Amino acid sequence: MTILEERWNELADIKDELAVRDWFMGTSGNLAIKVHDEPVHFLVTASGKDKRKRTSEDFLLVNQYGKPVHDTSLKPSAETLLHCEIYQKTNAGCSLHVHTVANNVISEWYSSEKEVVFKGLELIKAFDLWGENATLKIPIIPNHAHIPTLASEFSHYLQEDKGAVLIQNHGITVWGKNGFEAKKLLEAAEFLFQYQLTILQLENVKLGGITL
Ligand SMILES: CSCCC(=O)C(=O)COP(=O)(O)O
Ligand SMILES: [Zn+2]
Repeated sequence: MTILEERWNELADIKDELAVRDWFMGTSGNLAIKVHDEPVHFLVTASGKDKRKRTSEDFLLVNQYGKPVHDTSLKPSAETLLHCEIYQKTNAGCSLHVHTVANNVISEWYSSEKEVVFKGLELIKAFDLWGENATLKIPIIPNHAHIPTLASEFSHYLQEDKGAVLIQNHGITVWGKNGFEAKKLLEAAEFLFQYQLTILQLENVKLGGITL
């Protein structure tokens, strides 16, 4: 099997797993996996597809600028430029972007703070934060409609080879050294968002805001 086929299958398997979680509502989301360094070539999901289906046209190979490497009628994801920034600025091998209700609500609720902070929760260890007082801060950036502007703002948060950024009322993008790590970070982040939503709801109940 060629490296291209290996990476294709790896990304297709991740896509299937995320689809089972229903994380591609309304054709949202996009995924990428690096195939080649110097020059950077990566597979990215084709734009606008139903990502719950597995087909031979799910991905296309693009270069460091997000342009198709081969002649194709497929269009790279509208958000390919964010994946380009990841592979240009870090050594990450895989990047995943999904829209969920939890990540959208959290990104809106904490938007004025420009980050959401998690402390004292076991799952922040997924981000390699092991100390007792360790803190995970996930930045929240505005949802610029102009993708080059969005990619440029997103790029400021690409200081490490793994991480996560929330885009306000849009979704989350995570990156890691390979598909396994990127998926682990995505699952951990979504767990933390769901936890935080539950806490916010229960605090509201305690304050008498909601009658059950
Ligand atoms: C229908 S969701 C709006 C576009 C988006 O945010 C997304 O993640 C999917 O776009 P793509 O071009 O990658 O299909
Ligand atoms: Zn999106």
